[in-house]
Amino acid sequence: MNKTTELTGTIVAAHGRHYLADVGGAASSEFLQCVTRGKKTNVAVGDIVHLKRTSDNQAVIEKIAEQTTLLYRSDQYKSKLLAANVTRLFIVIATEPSFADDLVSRALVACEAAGVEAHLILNKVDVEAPLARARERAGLYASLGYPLHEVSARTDPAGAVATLMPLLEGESSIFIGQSGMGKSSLINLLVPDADIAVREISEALDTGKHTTTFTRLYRLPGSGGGQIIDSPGFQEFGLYHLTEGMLERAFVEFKPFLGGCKYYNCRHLAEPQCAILTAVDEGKIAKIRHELYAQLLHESAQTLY
Ligand SMILES: Nc1nc2c(ncn2[C@@H]2O[C@H](COP(=O)(O)OP(=O)(O)OP(=O)(O)O)[C@@H](O)[C@H]2O)c(=O)[nH]1
Ligand SMILES: [Zn+2]
Repeated sequence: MNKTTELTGTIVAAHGRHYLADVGGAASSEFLQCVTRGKKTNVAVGDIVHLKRTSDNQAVIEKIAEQTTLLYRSDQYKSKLLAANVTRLFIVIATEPSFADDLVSRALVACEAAGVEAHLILNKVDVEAPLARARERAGLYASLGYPLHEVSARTDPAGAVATLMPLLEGESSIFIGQSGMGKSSLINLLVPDADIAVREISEALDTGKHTTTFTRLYRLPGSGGGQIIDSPGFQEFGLYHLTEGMLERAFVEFKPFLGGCKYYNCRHLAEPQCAILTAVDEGKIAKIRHELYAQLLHESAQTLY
């Protein structure tokens, strides 16, 4: 072994305690299987790591560079890192199948808490019957200030690329979406070699059949730089780790009303003279958003860690 032993790389896939780092230069990828020292599991896809090579294709993670952002997902029992150093999150929704408002808002709340810019992509705008309703529902999030981009991966792939590519260049983006929304179709348009990359990554990670169940990072083609993280498992976007104070601030439309409640420690659930509840009654805050807030508050009280 005569290759450099001290290296810097980007974590491109994580599966359990097995990580894969790309230590290649700008032009090509070189994957190393990595482990952490001891039992540490605080590494996420997107992390920049300092490595010590232990064989041709293996290394130990010596140090994780300080992250600019960290996205988490959690359940009652523990919180897990979803991705590190992400600057933008894209929630892929579609005209059909119908998307879940609950999951959209959970992702938006996670972004607010992590300081990540959130965008929505409404895909399958070629499907006309459900289009008006989908636009109306997605319009709620657009009215809160989250950019909404309409595309059709199937009937206007060039248009989809033209709309999305400028938003991705130079950024570290993560794509999430419920099954069937067309996330894979979009990623395949944006990263033409995605299929090859997934195969390479899963071979190097040695996970065999688990090819689509792990979070992975692709470099964007083209001179603008940038990377896309494809994340499965969006169905369980638990936010148990957020505290009450974080939650009320993560609902952007609550901001003008915070501080206006009778009680300084108001939880905005059933308190008298609550400015948030008044805003809900007056139609200034959407009922479904406040209902999710109440649900998340309930979940955050259930944590067992
Ligand atoms: N009509 C229409 N169908 C589309 C469009 N984009 C994707 N589809 C179809 O929607 C289905 C789901 O697309 P995928 O790209 O596999 O969706 P996904 O979100 O990655 O779903 P999972 O693989 O289950 O996570 C496929 O049958 C696609 O052909 C679109 O713009 N219009
Ligand atoms: Zn209140």
